[in-house]
Amino acid sequence: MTTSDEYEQHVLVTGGAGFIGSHCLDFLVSKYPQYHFTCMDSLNYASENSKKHLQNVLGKPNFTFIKIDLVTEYSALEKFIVDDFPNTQITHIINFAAESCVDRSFQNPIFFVKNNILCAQHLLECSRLLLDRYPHLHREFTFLHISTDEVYGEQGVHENAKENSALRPTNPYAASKAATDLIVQSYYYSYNLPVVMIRANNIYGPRQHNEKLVPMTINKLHLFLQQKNHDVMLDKITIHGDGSQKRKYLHVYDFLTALDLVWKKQRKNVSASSTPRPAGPQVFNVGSDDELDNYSLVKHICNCFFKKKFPSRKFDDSQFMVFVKNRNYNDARYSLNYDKIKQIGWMPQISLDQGINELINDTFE
Ligand SMILES: NC(=O)c1ccc[n+]([C@@H]2O[C@H](COP(=O)([O-])OP(=O)(O)OC[C@H]3O[C@@H](n4cnc5c(N)ncnc54)[C@H](O)[C@@H]3O)[C@@H](O)[C@H]2O)c1
Ligand SMILES: O=c1ccn([C@@H]2O[C@H](COP(=O)(O)OP(=O)(O)O[C@H]3O[C@H](CO)[C@@H](O)[C@H](O)[C@H]3O)[C@@H](O)[C@H]2O)c(=O)[nH]1
Repeated sequence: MTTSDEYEQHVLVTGGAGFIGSHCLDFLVSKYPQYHFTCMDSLNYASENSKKHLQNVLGKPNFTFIKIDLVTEYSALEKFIVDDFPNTQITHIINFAAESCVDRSFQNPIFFVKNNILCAQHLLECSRLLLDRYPHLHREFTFLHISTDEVYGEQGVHENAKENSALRPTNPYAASKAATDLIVQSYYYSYNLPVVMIRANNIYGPRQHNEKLVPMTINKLHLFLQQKNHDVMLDKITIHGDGSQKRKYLHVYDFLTALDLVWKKQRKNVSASSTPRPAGPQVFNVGSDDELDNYSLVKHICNCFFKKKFPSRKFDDSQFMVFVKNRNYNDARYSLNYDKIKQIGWMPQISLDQGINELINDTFE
């Protein structure tokens, strides 16, 4: 742990050993060598490969990793953020920590609600205590919370949720995220905590856990290649229900440029004494226009995969898929209006086609 003033800012990234958090650290640690980054993560099943996820940043002078459960180890967290402030000097928190899998949340709703809400609220509480003790930090401190499009619930064919749309979650994971958003909002009104939230579409890219649709599909295609006989796929790609549910897909690198922009804007806002306090906590939807139903997405991935591996052979995609029991409730469609972030200069750059092909190529290296 750094105890000196050699860094301009000290940033805490929670859940940073997971899929998106680890990419975020790769990006920020190298982009801001003048800032120090501490990653806190409990290393659950999704980050069991943490050494691999964090291999680009472990060993960098401006990076420290701490294994901690933000829910069960609150005292240690408070000591780190509040009591040890003279050493740790954390003035920015980026919170990714959460259980992220909708399927698992149906089996374990109480754990999801407790874990996801308390990860955020423990961080908020430490932030409140810190600013109480050091009021001058109000001109510097930022709290960026990562939320999801799922908090708005499903959208009709031509609907797009705006930042001020009602929160209508339909599954335990989404409800835990929506409840957290409201708690984050309450710290803005009650304690003047400078919070900002990002709500994003489905994010995909390297390091995502194999339980999610995109990596599950690519992984099963690789297992098929390893079979001795290629007549029948032994472990088929599972499609929930009829595969008609639609999602919009955003590449993780596009998500990071959005995060960087929002974070920069928030840092500027809190330090500019003349900036009027916004009427509510800042929320930014981070969306994409690459929309596909689950069946078409799996079919597309199969086609890209086989084009690369067996360019001259014809495969019938349907032999690789099996339709299984649907989720208890499966939102028909998520769609975000993301005009607000477009207005500050962000647009996604990586098409789903490009992103999927790169992901497939990576898995062959
Ligand atoms: N992946 C997506 O499509 C997507 C889209 C929008 C928002 N999000 C949000 O982004 C965040 C990161 O998602 P991800 O896909 O990288 O998930 P992930 O499951 O890969 O990573 C989450 C990380 O949080 C950590 N964590 C969970 N509970 C913790 C606790 N009690 N204490 C400390 N660490 C804890 C886990 O160990 C894991 O490393 C989540 O908040 C998720 O809700 C994800
Ligand atoms: O084996 C599978 C797995 C998933 N699905 C379906 O594929 C879609 C996408 O599922 P999944 O990849 O698990 O992602 P989501 O449930 O959409 O949730 C992701 O995207 C959300 C943003 O929309 C984030 O908040 C979550 O953390 C992240 O896991 C859903 O309709 C699932 O029912 C299948 O058909 N078969």
